[in-house]
Amino acid sequence: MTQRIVITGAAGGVGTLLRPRLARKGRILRLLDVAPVPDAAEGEDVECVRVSVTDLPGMREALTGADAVIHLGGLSVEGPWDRILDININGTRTVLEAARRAGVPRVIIASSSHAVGFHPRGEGEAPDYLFPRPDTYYGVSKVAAEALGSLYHDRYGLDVVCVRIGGCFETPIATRQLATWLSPDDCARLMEALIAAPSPGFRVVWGVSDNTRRWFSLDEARALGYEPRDDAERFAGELEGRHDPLDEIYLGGAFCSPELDADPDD
Ligand SMILES: NC(=O)C1=CN([C@@H]2O[C@H](COP(=O)(O)OP(=O)(O)OC[C@H]3O[C@@H](n4cnc5c(N)ncnc54)[C@H](O)[C@@H]3O)[C@@H](O)[C@H]2O)C=CC1
Ligand SMILES: O=C(O)[C@H]1OC(=O)[C@H](O)[C@@H](O)[C@@H]1O
Repeated sequence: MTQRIVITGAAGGVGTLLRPRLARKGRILRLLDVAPVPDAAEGEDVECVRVSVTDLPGMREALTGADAVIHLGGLSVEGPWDRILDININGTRTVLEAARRAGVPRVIIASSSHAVGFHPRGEGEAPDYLFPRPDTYYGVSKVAAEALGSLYHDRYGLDVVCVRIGGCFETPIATRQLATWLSPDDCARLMEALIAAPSPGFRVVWGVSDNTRRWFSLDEARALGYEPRDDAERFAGELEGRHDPLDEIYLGGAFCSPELDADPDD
């Protein structure tokens, strides 16, 4: 049986890193974005769909026949409230509703450390299921996405796993990411574990590599079968200076700056 995995926001940074890494024999990746997604390369089993995550009929069609959705699409940083509300919050509800109507049993949602960014750094690892304390409208949208995932699990029985991704880039790009980096290979390992885990129900896990300076728990992700292999520490020499003072104070670092207000009333 061919497995179909839909990736929303597939043209973005994380989607592009996952695309080659989630390719498997017997699996079709359906790559969905409002931006153009590069066409299938020779021998690549992908289908490219141009649709917005806010378009319910379009999403229902795009999700038909899928086994799981990895929902990455939307605004990935702070933005004006009306756009955050429409694209991230309404968009996530639309993805879940389309999954329900199309009979897709599992949705993996890209949440973020910014759902809990105003928690003080403190000592030790931030636990799984840390109570929401968003640092931006963007963070609020991730809290809302987790809440919607919870509702769609409890009300309709979908398996929904929300991944509070630290920072997923080819290599870490700031000192903070020595703690928060999720390597592309570990991101793919985590997604594979979440696709394969038997009946996870509703879960919230941290998406992070096994970094020496890690701030976040790996317990819940490991319980679902994730086995990270990377550690950002090998980049420490290059990143030591690229530091924001707020990194010492809050989990969300620079996202906690009042200067990030996307709707100043000037
Ligand atoms: N890259 C990271 O370190 C982290 C990413 N995340 C989350 O992971 C997801 C992916 O992040 P990135 O790839 O870095 O973001 P990105 O900004 O590179 O990509 C987002 C993609 O979503 C697409 N998109 C925007 N509006 C859309 C719509 N209405 N319908 C369909 N697609 C739409 C964009 O065209 C873009 O290709 C986001 O949800 C982000 O919030 C969370 C924590 C950290
Ligand atoms: O905090 C971080 O490093 C990351 O968190 C996120 O949620 C953002 O999508 C990403 O652009 C940031 O780089």
